[in-house]
Amino acid sequence: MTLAHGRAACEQLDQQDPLAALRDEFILPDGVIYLDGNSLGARPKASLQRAQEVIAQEWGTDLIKSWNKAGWFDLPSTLGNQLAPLIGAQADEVVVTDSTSINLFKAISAALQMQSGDAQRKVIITERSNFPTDIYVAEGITRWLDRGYQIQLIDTPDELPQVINEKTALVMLTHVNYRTGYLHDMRAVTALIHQHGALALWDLAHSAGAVPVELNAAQADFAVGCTYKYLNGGPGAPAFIWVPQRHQAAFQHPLSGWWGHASPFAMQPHFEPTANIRRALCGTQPMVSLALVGCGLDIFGQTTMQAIRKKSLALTDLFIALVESQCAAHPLELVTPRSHQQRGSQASFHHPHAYAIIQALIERGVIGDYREPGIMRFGFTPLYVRYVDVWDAVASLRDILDREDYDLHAKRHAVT
Ligand SMILES: Cc1ncc(COP(=O)(O)O)c(C=O)c1O
Ligand SMILES: Nc1c(O)cccc1C(=O)C[C@H](N)C(=O)O
Repeated sequence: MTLAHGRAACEQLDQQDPLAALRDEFILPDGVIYLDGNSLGARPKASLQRAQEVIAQEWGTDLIKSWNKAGWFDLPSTLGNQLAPLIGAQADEVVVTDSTSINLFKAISAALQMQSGDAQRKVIITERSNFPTDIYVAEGITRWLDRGYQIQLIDTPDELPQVINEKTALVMLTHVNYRTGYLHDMRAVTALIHQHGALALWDLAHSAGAVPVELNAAQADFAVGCTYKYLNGGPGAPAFIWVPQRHQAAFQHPLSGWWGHASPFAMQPHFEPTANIRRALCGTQPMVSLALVGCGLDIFGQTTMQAIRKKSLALTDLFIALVESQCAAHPLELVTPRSHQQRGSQASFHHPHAYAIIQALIERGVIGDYREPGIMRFGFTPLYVRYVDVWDAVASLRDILDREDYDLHAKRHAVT
Protein backbone atom coordinates (compact mmCIF):
# COMPACT_ATOMS: atom_id res chain seq x y z
CA MET A 1 0.00 0.00 0.00
CA THR A 2 1.25 3.48 -0.88
CA LEU A 3 -0.25 6.94 -0.91
CA ALA A 4 -1.59 6.18 -4.37
CA HIS A 5 -4.08 3.89 -2.60
CA GLY A 6 -5.54 6.98 -0.98
CA ARG A 7 -7.76 6.88 2.05
CA ALA A 8 -7.86 3.08 2.05
CA ALA A 9 -4.10 3.04 2.71
CA CYS A 10 -4.66 5.32 5.70
CA GLU A 11 -7.40 3.04 7.01
CA GLN A 12 -5.01 0.15 6.78
CA LEU A 13 -2.34 2.10 8.67
CA ASP A 14 -4.90 2.74 11.42
CA GLN A 15 -5.76 -0.96 11.59
CA GLN A 16 -2.09 -1.82 12.06
CA ASP A 17 -1.41 1.03 14.49
CA PRO A 18 -0.27 -0.29 17.90
CA LEU A 19 -1.54 2.92 19.53
CA ALA A 20 -5.00 2.77 17.93
CA ALA A 21 -6.78 1.55 21.07
CA LEU A 22 -5.56 4.54 23.09
CA ARG A 23 -7.85 6.88 21.15
CA ASP A 24 -10.67 5.34 23.13
CA GLU A 25 -9.22 6.84 26.31
CA PHE A 26 -10.26 10.30 25.07
CA ILE A 27 -13.46 12.20 24.44
CA LEU A 28 -13.40 13.57 20.91
CA PRO A 29 -16.51 15.22 19.48
CA ASP A 30 -18.07 13.60 16.40
CA GLY A 31 -17.13 15.28 13.16
CA VAL A 32 -14.03 16.93 14.57
CA ILE A 33 -10.45 16.29 13.49
CA TYR A 34 -8.38 17.66 16.32
CA LEU A 35 -4.95 18.92 15.25
CA ASP A 36 -4.45 21.35 18.13
CA GLY A 37 -3.24 19.11 20.94
CA ASN A 38 -0.07 21.21 20.91
CA SER A 39 -2.14 24.04 22.38
CA LEU A 40 -4.77 22.22 24.45
CA GLY A 41 -4.78 18.44 24.65
CA ALA A 42 -8.06 16.52 24.31
CA ARG A 43 -9.91 15.39 27.42
CA PRO A 44 -9.13 11.97 28.87
CA LYS A 45 -12.42 10.16 29.55
CA ALA A 46 -11.28 9.43 33.09
CA SER A 47 -11.00 13.11 33.97
CA LEU A 48 -14.73 13.69 34.49
CA GLN A 49 -15.02 10.94 37.08
CA ARG A 50 -11.79 12.08 38.71
CA ALA A 51 -13.10 15.66 38.96
CA GLN A 52 -16.32 14.36 40.49
CA GLU A 53 -14.35 12.30 42.98
CA VAL A 54 -12.18 15.26 44.01
CA ILE A 55 -15.12 17.63 44.26
CA ALA A 56 -17.75 15.34 45.79
CA GLN A 57 -15.71 12.98 47.93
CA GLU A 58 -12.34 14.56 48.67
CA TRP A 59 -13.57 18.12 49.04
CA GLY A 60 -17.29 17.65 49.72
CA THR A 61 -17.16 14.79 52.20
CA ASP A 62 -13.62 14.54 53.50
CA LEU A 63 -13.00 18.29 53.60
CA ILE A 64 -9.72 19.32 55.21
CA LYS A 65 -8.78 15.68 55.91
CA SER A 66 -8.03 15.29 52.20
CA TRP A 67 -4.73 17.15 52.50
CA ASN A 68 -3.47 13.96 54.16
CA LYS A 69 -6.03 11.28 53.35
CA ALA A 70 -6.29 11.97 49.60
CA GLY A 71 -2.62 12.88 49.26
CA TRP A 72 -3.33 16.49 48.25
CA PHE A 73 -0.28 17.91 49.96
CA ASP A 74 2.03 15.41 48.26
CA LEU A 75 0.33 15.62 44.86
CA PRO A 76 2.91 17.95 43.18
CA SER A 77 5.60 15.35 43.96
CA THR A 78 3.43 12.29 43.26
CA LEU A 79 2.60 13.60 39.79
CA GLY A 80 6.18 14.79 39.27
CA ASN A 81 7.36 11.24 39.89
CA GLN A 82 4.78 9.90 37.43
CA LEU A 83 5.91 12.40 34.79
CA ALA A 84 9.66 11.89 35.39
CA PRO A 85 10.20 8.85 33.10
CA LEU A 86 8.58 10.65 30.15
CA ILE A 87 11.28 13.34 30.26
CA GLY A 88 14.30 11.28 31.26
CA ALA A 89 14.25 12.44 34.87
CA GLN A 90 14.67 10.48 38.09
CA ALA A 91 12.17 10.27 40.93
CA ASP A 92 12.27 13.29 43.25
CA GLU A 93 13.49 15.66 40.55
CA VAL A 94 10.17 17.01 39.24
CA VAL A 95 7.17 18.75 40.77
CA VAL A 96 3.91 19.57 39.01
CA THR A 97 3.03 23.07 40.13
CA ASP A 98 2.18 26.64 39.14
CA SER A 99 2.35 27.78 35.52
CA THR A 100 5.20 27.46 33.05
CA SER A 101 5.71 31.23 33.22
CA ILE A 102 6.05 31.11 37.02
CA ASN A 103 8.37 28.11 36.84
CA LEU A 104 10.49 29.98 34.29
CA PHE A 105 10.75 32.79 36.81
CA LYS A 106 11.98 30.38 39.47
CA ALA A 107 14.46 28.60 37.20
CA ILE A 108 15.93 31.76 35.63
CA SER A 109 16.30 33.44 39.04
CA ALA A 110 17.93 30.35 40.54
CA ALA A 111 20.31 30.04 37.59
CA LEU A 112 21.41 33.68 37.86
CA GLN A 113 21.90 33.22 41.60
CA MET A 114 24.06 30.13 40.97
CA GLN A 115 26.19 32.10 38.49
CA SER A 116 26.44 35.24 40.65
CA GLY A 117 29.92 34.31 41.95
CA ASP A 118 31.27 35.15 38.49
CA ALA A 119 30.68 38.90 38.07
CA GLN A 120 31.23 38.86 34.31
CA ARG A 121 28.44 36.37 33.57
CA LYS A 122 25.65 38.79 32.86
CA VAL A 123 24.11 37.52 29.63
CA ILE A 124 21.04 35.35 29.09
CA ILE A 125 20.89 33.96 25.56
CA THR A 126 17.65 32.89 23.96
CA GLU A 127 15.98 32.81 20.55
CA ARG A 128 13.99 35.72 19.13
CA SER A 129 11.51 33.09 17.95
CA ASN A 130 11.11 31.61 21.43
CA PHE A 131 7.60 31.59 22.88
CA PRO A 132 7.09 35.18 24.10
CA THR A 133 6.44 34.36 27.76
CA ASP A 134 9.96 32.92 28.10
CA ILE A 135 11.52 36.16 26.85
CA TYR A 136 9.09 38.36 28.81
CA VAL A 137 9.81 36.60 32.11
CA ALA A 138 13.57 36.92 31.54
CA GLU A 139 13.05 40.61 30.76
CA GLY A 140 11.06 41.05 33.96
CA ILE A 141 13.82 39.47 36.04
CA THR A 142 16.67 41.47 34.48
CA ARG A 143 14.71 44.73 34.83
CA TRP A 144 13.80 44.00 38.41
CA LEU A 145 17.27 42.86 39.49
CA ASP A 146 18.80 45.95 37.85
CA ARG A 147 22.31 44.46 38.05
CA GLY A 148 23.37 44.81 34.45
CA TYR A 149 21.94 41.51 33.17
CA GLN A 150 21.27 41.50 29.45
CA ILE A 151 19.22 39.32 27.15
CA GLN A 152 20.79 38.40 23.83
CA LEU A 153 18.35 37.23 21.17
CA ILE A 154 19.64 35.02 18.38
CA ASP A 155 17.90 34.43 15.06
CA THR A 156 18.97 30.88 14.28
CA PRO A 157 20.34 28.02 16.39
CA ASP A 158 23.47 28.04 14.19
CA GLU A 159 24.56 31.22 15.98
CA LEU A 160 24.90 29.43 19.32
CA PRO A 161 28.58 28.40 18.93
CA GLN A 162 29.54 32.01 18.14
CA VAL A 163 27.54 33.77 20.84
CA ILE A 164 28.04 31.60 23.93
CA ASN A 165 31.14 32.69 25.84
CA GLU A 166 32.52 33.48 29.31
CA LYS A 167 29.95 36.27 29.71
CA THR A 168 27.02 33.89 29.30
CA ALA A 169 25.21 33.06 32.52
CA LEU A 170 22.31 31.10 31.06
CA VAL A 171 21.08 29.77 27.74
CA MET A 172 17.32 29.36 27.77
CA LEU A 173 15.82 27.44 24.85
CA THR A 174 12.51 25.88 23.99
CA HIS A 175 13.26 22.31 22.94
CA VAL A 176 10.57 22.28 20.21
CA ASN A 177 9.74 25.68 18.77
CA TYR A 178 6.04 26.50 19.20
CA ARG A 179 5.73 28.05 15.74
CA THR A 180 7.97 26.04 13.42
CA GLY A 181 8.23 22.76 15.32
CA TYR A 182 12.06 22.90 15.09
CA LEU A 183 13.56 20.37 17.53
CA HIS A 184 16.93 21.17 19.13
CA ASP A 185 19.52 18.49 19.77
CA MET A 186 19.36 18.83 23.55
CA ARG A 187 22.44 16.75 24.24
CA ALA A 188 24.75 18.55 21.78
CA VAL A 189 23.49 22.04 22.62
CA THR A 190 23.74 21.44 26.37
CA ALA A 191 27.33 20.19 25.94
CA LEU A 192 28.17 23.35 24.00
CA ILE A 193 26.62 25.54 26.70
CA HIS A 194 28.60 23.72 29.41
CA GLN A 195 31.90 24.04 27.51
CA HIS A 196 31.64 27.78 28.22
CA GLY A 197 30.57 27.43 31.85
CA ALA A 198 27.00 28.54 31.21
CA LEU A 199 23.82 26.83 32.42
CA ALA A 200 21.11 25.30 30.19
CA LEU A 201 17.40 25.82 30.85
CA TRP A 202 15.00 23.92 28.56
CA ASP A 203 11.31 24.71 28.05
CA LEU A 204 9.59 21.40 27.27
CA ALA A 205 6.12 22.85 26.60
CA HIS A 206 6.03 21.24 23.13
CA SER A 207 8.17 18.21 23.94
CA ALA A 208 6.79 16.57 27.08
CA GLY A 209 4.60 13.71 25.84
CA ALA A 210 5.40 14.63 22.22
CA VAL A 211 9.00 13.55 21.69
CA PRO A 212 11.39 11.43 23.78
CA VAL A 213 13.31 13.67 26.18
CA GLU A 214 16.42 12.61 28.10
CA LEU A 215 17.11 15.42 30.56
CA ASN A 216 19.62 13.56 32.73
CA ALA A 217 21.39 11.88 29.83
CA ALA A 218 21.77 15.31 28.22
CA GLN A 219 23.10 16.72 31.51
CA ALA A 220 20.59 19.59 31.26
CA ASP A 221 20.52 21.99 34.21
CA PHE A 222 16.83 22.95 34.53
CA ALA A 223 13.59 22.32 32.68
CA VAL A 224 10.01 23.56 32.80
CA GLY A 225 6.94 22.69 30.74
CA CYS A 226 3.17 22.56 30.40
CA THR A 227 0.85 19.66 31.15
CA TYR A 228 -2.14 20.99 29.20
CA LYS A 229 -0.74 20.27 25.73
CA TYR A 230 0.54 16.81 24.78
CA LEU A 231 0.11 15.56 28.37
CA ASN A 232 -3.64 16.23 28.26
CA GLY A 233 -3.90 17.64 31.78
CA GLY A 234 -6.77 20.09 31.05
CA PRO A 235 -7.09 23.82 30.38
CA GLY A 236 -4.72 25.77 32.60
CA ALA A 237 -3.52 22.58 34.31
CA PRO A 238 -0.46 23.15 36.52
CA ALA A 239 2.93 23.01 34.82
CA PHE A 240 6.14 21.30 35.94
CA ILE A 241 9.67 22.14 36.91
CA TRP A 242 12.67 19.79 36.90
CA VAL A 243 15.80 20.36 38.95
CA PRO A 244 18.30 17.49 38.84
CA GLN A 245 19.62 16.07 42.10
CA ARG A 246 23.02 17.66 41.50
CA HIS A 247 21.59 21.21 41.54
CA GLN A 248 18.93 20.87 44.20
CA ALA A 249 21.02 22.09 47.14
CA ALA A 250 22.01 25.25 45.25
CA PHE A 251 18.56 25.90 43.77
CA GLN A 252 17.23 29.07 45.41
CA HIS A 253 14.47 31.17 43.93
CA PRO A 254 12.76 34.28 45.26
CA LEU A 255 9.21 32.84 45.40
CA SER A 256 10.05 31.36 48.77
CA GLY A 257 6.56 30.45 49.86
CA TRP A 258 5.70 28.09 52.66
CA TRP A 259 5.21 24.97 50.48
CA GLY A 260 8.95 25.10 49.77
CA HIS A 261 9.87 25.30 53.47
CA ALA A 262 11.75 22.51 55.24
CA SER A 263 8.86 22.11 57.71
CA PRO A 264 5.84 24.04 56.51
CA PHE A 265 3.72 23.22 59.52
CA ALA A 266 6.38 24.29 62.03
CA MET A 267 5.18 27.80 61.09
CA GLN A 268 8.62 29.33 61.59
CA PRO A 269 9.07 33.08 61.08
CA HIS A 270 11.99 32.59 58.65
CA PHE A 271 12.28 30.73 55.38
CA GLU A 272 14.45 27.67 55.26
CA PRO A 273 14.15 25.73 52.00
CA THR A 274 13.49 22.03 52.15
CA ALA A 275 16.45 19.93 51.00
CA ASN A 276 14.60 18.30 48.08
CA ILE A 277 12.76 19.22 44.89
CA ARG A 278 9.84 20.61 46.90
CA ARG A 279 11.91 23.76 47.38
CA ALA A 280 10.69 24.60 43.86
CA LEU A 281 7.14 24.88 45.23
CA CYS A 282 5.67 28.17 46.40
CA GLY A 283 2.16 27.98 47.86
CA THR A 284 -1.17 26.16 47.79
CA GLN A 285 -1.99 24.40 44.53
CA PRO A 286 -5.37 24.13 42.70
CA MET A 287 -6.26 20.57 43.68
CA VAL A 288 -9.08 19.99 41.20
CA SER A 289 -6.89 20.94 38.23
CA LEU A 290 -3.84 19.24 39.66
CA ALA A 291 -5.66 15.96 40.19
CA LEU A 292 -6.71 15.84 36.51
CA VAL A 293 -3.08 15.89 35.39
CA GLY A 294 -2.89 12.31 36.65
CA CYS A 295 -5.59 11.19 34.17
CA GLY A 296 -3.47 12.34 31.23
CA LEU A 297 -0.31 10.80 32.65
CA ASP A 298 -2.04 7.46 33.33
CA ILE A 299 -2.57 6.99 29.58
CA PHE A 300 1.17 7.21 28.93
CA GLY A 301 1.57 4.19 31.22
CA GLN A 302 0.04 2.09 28.43
CA THR A 303 2.71 2.90 25.83
CA THR A 304 6.25 4.23 25.39
CA MET A 305 7.65 7.51 24.13
CA GLN A 306 9.42 5.53 21.39
CA ALA A 307 6.11 4.20 20.07
CA ILE A 308 4.62 7.68 20.27
CA ARG A 309 7.57 9.18 18.40
CA LYS A 310 7.37 6.57 15.66
CA LYS A 311 3.72 7.33 14.99
CA SER A 312 4.23 11.09 15.36
CA LEU A 313 6.85 11.10 12.60
CA ALA A 314 4.69 8.90 10.40
CA LEU A 315 1.71 11.25 10.86
CA THR A 316 3.71 14.42 10.16
CA ASP A 317 5.50 12.80 7.20
CA LEU A 318 2.13 11.81 5.76
CA PHE A 319 0.60 15.24 6.36
CA ILE A 320 3.53 17.06 4.75
CA ALA A 321 3.58 14.69 1.74
CA LEU A 322 -0.20 15.00 1.22
CA VAL A 323 -0.27 18.79 1.57
CA GLU A 324 2.60 19.14 -0.86
CA SER A 325 1.09 16.78 -3.42
CA GLN A 326 -2.60 17.66 -3.09
CA CYS A 327 -2.22 21.41 -2.66
CA ALA A 328 0.73 21.96 -4.99
CA ALA A 329 -1.16 24.64 -6.93
CA HIS A 330 -1.25 26.90 -3.90
CA PRO A 331 1.41 29.10 -2.25
CA LEU A 332 1.97 26.93 0.80
CA GLU A 333 5.44 26.86 2.26
CA LEU A 334 6.55 24.30 4.83
CA VAL A 335 8.23 26.01 7.79
CA THR A 336 8.74 22.81 9.82
CA PRO A 337 12.03 20.97 9.27
CA ARG A 338 11.81 17.94 6.99
CA SER A 339 14.56 16.18 8.87
CA HIS A 340 13.26 13.80 11.53
CA GLN A 341 16.10 14.81 13.85
CA GLN A 342 14.86 18.40 13.80
CA ARG A 343 11.09 17.94 13.84
CA GLY A 344 8.76 17.94 16.83
CA SER A 345 5.18 16.65 16.63
CA GLN A 346 3.69 19.37 14.46
CA ALA A 347 3.69 20.65 10.90
CA SER A 348 3.36 24.34 10.07
CA PHE A 349 2.81 25.95 6.71
CA HIS A 350 3.03 29.57 5.65
CA HIS A 351 0.29 30.96 3.39
CA PRO A 352 -0.55 34.63 2.71
CA HIS A 353 -4.17 33.98 3.83
CA ALA A 354 -3.34 31.60 6.65
CA TYR A 355 -5.72 33.08 9.23
CA ALA A 356 -8.74 32.97 6.94
CA ILE A 357 -7.92 29.42 5.84
CA ILE A 358 -7.58 28.18 9.42
CA GLN A 359 -10.97 29.70 10.26
CA ALA A 360 -12.49 27.94 7.23
CA LEU A 361 -10.94 24.64 8.31
CA ILE A 362 -12.30 25.05 11.84
CA GLU A 363 -15.77 25.67 10.40
CA ARG A 364 -15.45 22.32 8.63
CA GLY A 365 -14.40 20.60 11.86
CA VAL A 366 -10.65 20.47 11.22
CA ILE A 367 -9.07 22.25 14.17
CA GLY A 368 -5.59 23.70 13.83
CA ASP A 369 -4.51 27.19 14.77
CA TYR A 370 -2.86 30.33 13.48
CA ARG A 371 0.37 31.94 14.61
CA GLU A 372 1.94 35.14 13.38
CA PRO A 373 3.29 35.70 10.80
CA GLY A 374 1.02 33.90 8.36
CA ILE A 375 1.44 30.41 9.80
CA MET A 376 -1.09 27.59 9.90
CA ARG A 377 -0.07 25.24 12.68
CA PHE A 378 -1.15 21.62 12.97
CA GLY A 379 -0.29 19.50 16.01
CA PHE A 380 -0.30 15.70 15.89
CA THR A 381 -0.99 13.81 19.09
CA PRO A 382 -0.35 10.14 18.29
CA LEU A 383 -2.50 9.00 21.21
CA TYR A 384 -5.67 10.07 19.42
CA VAL A 385 -4.93 11.31 15.87
CA ARG A 386 -5.50 8.69 13.15
CA TYR A 387 -3.99 8.36 9.69
CA VAL A 388 -7.46 8.84 8.17
CA ASP A 389 -7.71 12.12 10.07
CA VAL A 390 -4.60 13.28 8.24
CA TRP A 391 -6.10 12.25 4.91
CA ASP A 392 -9.45 13.94 5.64
CA ALA A 393 -7.83 17.12 6.98
CA VAL A 394 -5.77 17.54 3.81
CA ALA A 395 -8.85 16.84 1.65
CA SER A 396 -10.67 19.69 3.43
CA LEU A 397 -7.67 21.96 3.10
CA ARG A 398 -7.42 21.25 -0.61
CA ASP A 399 -11.11 21.89 -1.15
CA ILE A 400 -10.95 25.20 0.73
CA LEU A 401 -7.93 26.30 -1.29
CA ASP A 402 -9.24 25.15 -4.67
CA ARG A 403 -12.56 26.90 -4.19
CA GLU A 404 -11.07 29.86 -2.34
CA ASP A 405 -13.73 29.08 0.19
CA TYR A 406 -12.44 31.34 2.95
CA ASP A 407 -13.30 34.79 4.17
CA LEU A 408 -10.42 37.24 3.94
CA HIS A 409 -12.25 39.45 6.42
CA ALA A 410 -12.72 36.64 8.96
CA LYS A 411 -12.99 38.12 12.44
CA ARG A 412 -9.73 38.04 14.40
CA HIS A 413 -10.54 36.34 17.71
CA ALA A 414 -8.57 37.15 20.86
CA VAL A 415 -7.09 33.64 20.74
CA THR A 416 -5.99 32.66 17.25
C1 LIG B 1 7.14 27.29 24.84
C2 LIG B 1 6.01 27.72 25.73
N1 LIG B 1 6.28 28.13 26.97
C3 LIG B 1 5.30 28.51 27.80
C4 LIG B 1 3.98 28.51 27.39
C5 LIG B 1 2.86 28.92 28.27
O1 LIG B 1 3.14 29.34 29.52
P1 LIG B 1 1.94 29.54 30.52
O2 LIG B 1 1.28 28.21 30.72
O3 LIG B 1 2.59 30.08 31.73
O4 LIG B 1 0.97 30.49 29.91
C6 LIG B 1 3.65 28.10 26.10
C7 LIG B 1 2.26 28.07 25.59
O5 LIG B 1 1.34 28.67 26.06
C8 LIG B 1 4.70 27.71 25.26
O6 LIG B 1 4.43 27.32 24.01
N1 LIG C 1 -1.49 28.66 26.77
C1 LIG C 1 -2.46 29.10 25.96
C2 LIG C 1 -3.45 29.97 26.42
O1 LIG C 1 -3.38 30.35 27.73
C3 LIG C 1 -4.45 30.43 25.58
C4 LIG C 1 -4.47 30.00 24.28
C5 LIG C 1 -3.49 29.19 23.77
C6 LIG C 1 -2.48 28.78 24.61
C7 LIG C 1 -1.34 28.01 24.13
O2 LIG C 1 -1.04 26.99 24.68
C8 LIG C 1 -0.55 28.56 23.08
C9 LIG C 1 0.65 27.71 22.82
N2 LIG C 1 1.62 27.71 23.89
C10 LIG C 1 1.38 28.03 21.56
O3 LIG C 1 2.30 27.30 21.30
O4 LIG C 1 1.06 28.95 20.85
